[in-house]
Amino acid sequence: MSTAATALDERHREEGAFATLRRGLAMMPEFRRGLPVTFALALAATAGRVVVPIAVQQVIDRGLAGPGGPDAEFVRTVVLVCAGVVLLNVLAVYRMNVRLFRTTETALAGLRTRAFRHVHDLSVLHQQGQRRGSLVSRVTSDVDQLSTFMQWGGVLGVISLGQLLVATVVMAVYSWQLTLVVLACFLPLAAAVRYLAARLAVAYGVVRERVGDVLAAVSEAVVGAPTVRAYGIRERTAARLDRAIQRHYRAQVKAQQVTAAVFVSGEFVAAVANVAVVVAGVLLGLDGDITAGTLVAFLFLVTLFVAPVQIATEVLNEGQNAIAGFRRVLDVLETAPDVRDPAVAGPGEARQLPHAPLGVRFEHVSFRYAPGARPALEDVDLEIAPRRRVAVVGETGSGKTTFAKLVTRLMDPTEGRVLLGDDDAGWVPLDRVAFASLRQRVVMVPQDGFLFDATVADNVRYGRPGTTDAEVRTALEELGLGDWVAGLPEGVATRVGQRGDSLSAGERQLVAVARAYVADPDLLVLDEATSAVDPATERRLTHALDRLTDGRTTLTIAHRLSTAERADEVLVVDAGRVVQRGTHADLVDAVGPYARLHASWRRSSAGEPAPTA
Ligand SMILES: Nc1ncnc2c1ncn2[C@@H]1O[C@H](COP(=O)(O)OP(=O)(O)OP(=O)(O)O)[C@@H](O)[C@H]1O
Repeated sequence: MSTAATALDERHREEGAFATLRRGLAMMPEFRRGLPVTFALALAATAGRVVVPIAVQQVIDRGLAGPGGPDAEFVRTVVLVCAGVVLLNVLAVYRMNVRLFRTTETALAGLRTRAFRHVHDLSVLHQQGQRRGSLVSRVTSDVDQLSTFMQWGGVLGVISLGQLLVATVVMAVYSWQLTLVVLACFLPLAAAVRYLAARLAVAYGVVRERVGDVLAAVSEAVVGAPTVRAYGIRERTAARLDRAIQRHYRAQVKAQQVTAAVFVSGEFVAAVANVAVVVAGVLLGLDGDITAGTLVAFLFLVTLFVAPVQIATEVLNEGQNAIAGFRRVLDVLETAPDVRDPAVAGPGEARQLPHAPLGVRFEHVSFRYAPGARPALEDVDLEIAPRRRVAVVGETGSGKTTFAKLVTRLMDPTEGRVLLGDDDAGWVPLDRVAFASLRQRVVMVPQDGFLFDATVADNVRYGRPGTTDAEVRTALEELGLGDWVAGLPEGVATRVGQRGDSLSAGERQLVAVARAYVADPDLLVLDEATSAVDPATERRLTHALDRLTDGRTTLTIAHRLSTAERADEVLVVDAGRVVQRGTHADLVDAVGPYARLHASWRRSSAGEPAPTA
């Protein structure tokens, strides 16, 4: 993880729940806008809950046992008013829920989009530092957790609290003595709930961990299915999965036991409170301090106490979860992107690449993956003329990929600078080039040309949106791939499957080359695939690559030295430094690492064992 992100995580770990909420709400304007009306509706809904106990009291004391005997007219009026208020209450609850769902979903969709965009803005280096799953979960499950809490727990918490307050006020108006009796019964429950909530938090913490274990075991079993089958380790994999499921089951049962204890305590205390209210009420009634209606109303009001106290445990637990998730999402949003589009800083900051063939210049460039780490590239100072096809070769770990990532600005150099352009049209520092211009003119074809689960044509079209199927077919023809695509079951409309699984590794590379071809860049950076492909596909690929690189400045990270043989020039990288440069013909006979690499490659491609370095 990058140091900036670590510091941010550290700073926020100790942050209080309210501080997180404040920080989060500041980032969710959509939610803030809708909140006041929703709260007003929640309050109206809460107030509506005490209307039934009040109506019951009025009907008994004034309608049935009034001084002039039963008063049917009064009872009718009370019932009608009560029905009206209950109806309004139902409408308020309905509106509140609809509003709440809409505002939270709008706000969370906004948050998700911003978090997702931000993850994209972070450099490849930062994304690699974070576990990918962790980044994905921040944009998906952490936001879901928030959504559940805001729509269910949050509002229920507010309503429950309101219900407690309104019920207490109404009770106090009727009889302060009985109110004290009820509070005395519920206080121990509140203390018990606090204790149980802490246990519940621990229990659900274990459950979440176990869910993660189960997911990890399942995904490993699915992704690694071919290896599992090949090595006949199905039993062992199944046993591992069974163990994870069993542990999850046991954790879940334990957590449910605590939840059940909370509910039972609530029921028990409610029963005790009812008995206490009846006993105290009758005693007070004998003295004439309390009426029958008030007593019955109290019994109703006691029930309004039980649910909020029981719910409080779950709301607290959900709340803790949601706040933790919220923190993780906000931490992503607050990580400053280390590779920033200059166009974002202001229109004057960004520059366009010159409309001329592009050359590459490295000015004393060094790069370290972490402060204090050994430099992956050190003091690289060179210029590549436009339209040259350059092969970058070197031992594994020598810094070739780092070089490619700096040219395409997937990362910025630690020292020095990279420029694109040429002497006539001028040189532009890479960190000043607007991303739109950069992505249009410079294309990197990674080793594993990622394919999306769509058709061949769709995947090629990613290179240049708006390309028609006919244009895709023409592009494939021009690359010499017409016969290959014609042989596919549905031509360019053939679906490639997830990550291109329905195609062979070589065919996936062909699609990636076609994608780069329709993008029509001036500067191409190719990370040659290391996987072996069959001779026919190899021939097609070589031909397509020749056609693709024709007339474009090309930097190829060459794993096969046949690519270096065909290149205009070869750069040899060793331990982060460019140690040799020249044509293959020059270098192969000179004393130095290239001759050694080449000899070793010749031996290994001829099937002989290569000498150890
Ligand atoms: N994300 C990273 N974090 C830390 N160190 C890294 C990272 N990526 C590469 N390195 C280190 O930087 C050095 C150069 O790596 P690089 O990937 O550029 O080598 P390479 O020449 O492309 O290797 P290969 O031929 O195996 O792909 C290596 O020592 C490597 O361990």
